[in-house]
Amino acid sequence: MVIERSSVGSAGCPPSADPGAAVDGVISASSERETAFEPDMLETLILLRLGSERERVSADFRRSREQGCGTAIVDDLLPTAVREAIFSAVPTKDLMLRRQSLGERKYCMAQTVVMPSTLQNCVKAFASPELADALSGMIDVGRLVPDANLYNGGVTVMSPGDFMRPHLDNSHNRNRRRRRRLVALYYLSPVWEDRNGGELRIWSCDPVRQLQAISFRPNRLVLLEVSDTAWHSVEPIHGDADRINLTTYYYEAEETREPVRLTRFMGWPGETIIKHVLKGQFHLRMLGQKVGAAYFTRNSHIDHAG
Ligand SMILES: O=C(O)CCC(=O)C(=O)O
Ligand SMILES: [Fe+2]
Repeated sequence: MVIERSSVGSAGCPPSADPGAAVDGVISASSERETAFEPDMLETLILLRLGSERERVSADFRRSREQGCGTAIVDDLLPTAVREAIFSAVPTKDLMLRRQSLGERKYCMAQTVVMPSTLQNCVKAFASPELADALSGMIDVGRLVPDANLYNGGVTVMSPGDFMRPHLDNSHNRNRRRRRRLVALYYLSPVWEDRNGGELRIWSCDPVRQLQAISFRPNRLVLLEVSDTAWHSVEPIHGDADRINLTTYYYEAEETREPVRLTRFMGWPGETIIKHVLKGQFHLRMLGQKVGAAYFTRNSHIDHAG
């Protein structure tokens, strides 16, 4: 069972007049008839918005990449009514997986099949090959492909007290065949102020130094490079609002199985002991992953058991 977030409007609401949203007329007409925004429609809206910012996004990503980590921001990604419909479809936290460790505290849901249709459609729209192509054309990281199985990223909810210490994302997809190259973070919460924290910060590692800070803003899309040096954190959440985002990974077109790096956390500046503990935990997990991989390679028949 999936409970809809009911207090923040629905797909049937007419859109508010977003300045500059050239597609409002289309949304207004179709939202009267539809209960869920279809993937094609969402994809078109995203492509239109990205297209309108193409040159700036390209330039921002190139400049930030030269400084250590490629990022670009697109604000007002979707008309307000659409963003609200997607937000309303985010399942409540009791239906999500709680991840709680020294490195991070958050709720997530990656299984598209259990999501309400509007949310599923949004996941599908972000995972469309056309969108991956459009992103490849805008930012210079080679050809990008989405995950055809839609098992990537998903919805993340961070509540007051939650955080992600500086980390590198897992280098690969679920079956460890493709390397992640870019992540799109679409911020869904309807209201946010700087005092709520939750900034996305980009770090260099040695020495630990902040390179960029990107505020959480409703309806903001952040494009972030995934690499062996793209350290980033989510600062602790304060107040009473949940920080909700939709995450989509894009992959290198060529298969590359090795080397796999699991998610790696480090401490914030000054956290000397925590940094050492996190480093130890990372190496133990890597060792476990290598032993596991070797076991499954040697015993490949167990995949076909039965
Ligand atoms: O939500 C964000 O801004 C970043 C989240 C993140 O880094 C992650 O889920 O690995
Ligand atoms: Fe991350």
